[in-house]
Amino acid sequence: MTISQETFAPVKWEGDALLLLDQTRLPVETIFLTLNTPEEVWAAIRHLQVRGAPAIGMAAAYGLYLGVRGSQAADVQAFREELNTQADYLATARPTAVNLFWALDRVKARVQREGEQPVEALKAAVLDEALTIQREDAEVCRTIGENLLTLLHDGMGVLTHCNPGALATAAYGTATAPFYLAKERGWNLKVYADETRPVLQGARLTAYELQQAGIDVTLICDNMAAMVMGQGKVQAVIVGTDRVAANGDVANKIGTYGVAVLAKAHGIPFYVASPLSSIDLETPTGADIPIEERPAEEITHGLGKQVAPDGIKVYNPAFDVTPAAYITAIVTETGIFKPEEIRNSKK
Ligand SMILES: CSC[C@@H](O)[C@@H](O)C(=O)COP(=O)(O)O
Repeated sequence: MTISQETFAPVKWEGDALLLLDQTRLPVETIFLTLNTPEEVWAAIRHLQVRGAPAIGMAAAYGLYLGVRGSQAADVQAFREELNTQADYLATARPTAVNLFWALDRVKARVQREGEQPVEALKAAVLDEALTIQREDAEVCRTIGENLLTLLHDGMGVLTHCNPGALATAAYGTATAPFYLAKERGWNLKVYADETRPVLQGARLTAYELQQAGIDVTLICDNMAAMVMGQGKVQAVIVGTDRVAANGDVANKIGTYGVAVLAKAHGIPFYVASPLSSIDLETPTGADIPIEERPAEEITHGLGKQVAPDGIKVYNPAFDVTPAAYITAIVTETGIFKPEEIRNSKK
């Protein structure tokens, strides 16, 4: 793996390598990692150098190509077995964002559809599918943004949590897409970004990317959300998601559930921006979504500084599940759905 300094973009296929903007270094340093192996991609996903559900899926699809591009498989069957092995490996990088599994399955399905092609043609199809996933994600995010914009109006205050932004997708973000589109239309939305403990995706990433785009963004600590809502500064909450279950329960960054409860208590609509790739109809309810637990050091040594006693017991779930009852609507590229109607989004 080599490291270089370049411009802003989370995932790029360039020449014959995957370039990832190292999100653990933002907002202080803009550093691109050049990845050449699936092991490097796996580690970048695990260690949050690339993160956010759609970006994880995109990176994994390219990782799959990196894993099979040197294949010496004698025939199509042997190539498919190699592909499956690499996909199974990449699927272990993180458990919660269903986009990871969706993207790997999509690449495998493409190879299946290609049928009896020469192995070199199948390799090209793997790369083409990864590029297509990335290209489509930008269109999907823009459409989600347009759908969300129909629920907002000029001058509104909107609170968001974690980073469901351009840094988590091919472009625009999901929950942040209406902020970019509103700016294009000359609207002035006032965005409140929760800092998002423990690893501060809101402070390091959302505040950074919206500020760079010239969007009116105010950073608050997570425990200020209630007060900001109580003061009437916020008229809508929009968050992203890592997985929507079939009953409309939504897994997203830890702290999202609390924000949803606060929004309901204040009569503020709570919207979830979700590409269809994050909707998992195979998972019946939120209780069935696997929740990642991350190392204790993320809490005890926040950003490298010790802030808790040695040996303290720590519980560090990276995501929580917001019950469908707290969600006003789930906004996808195919429309706006009540959580209990989410099955219709894929029809
Ligand atoms: C459009 S990204 C939506 C979610 O993936 C995002 O809100 C989130 O929870 C990201 O968590 P992370 O742990 O940073 O990968």
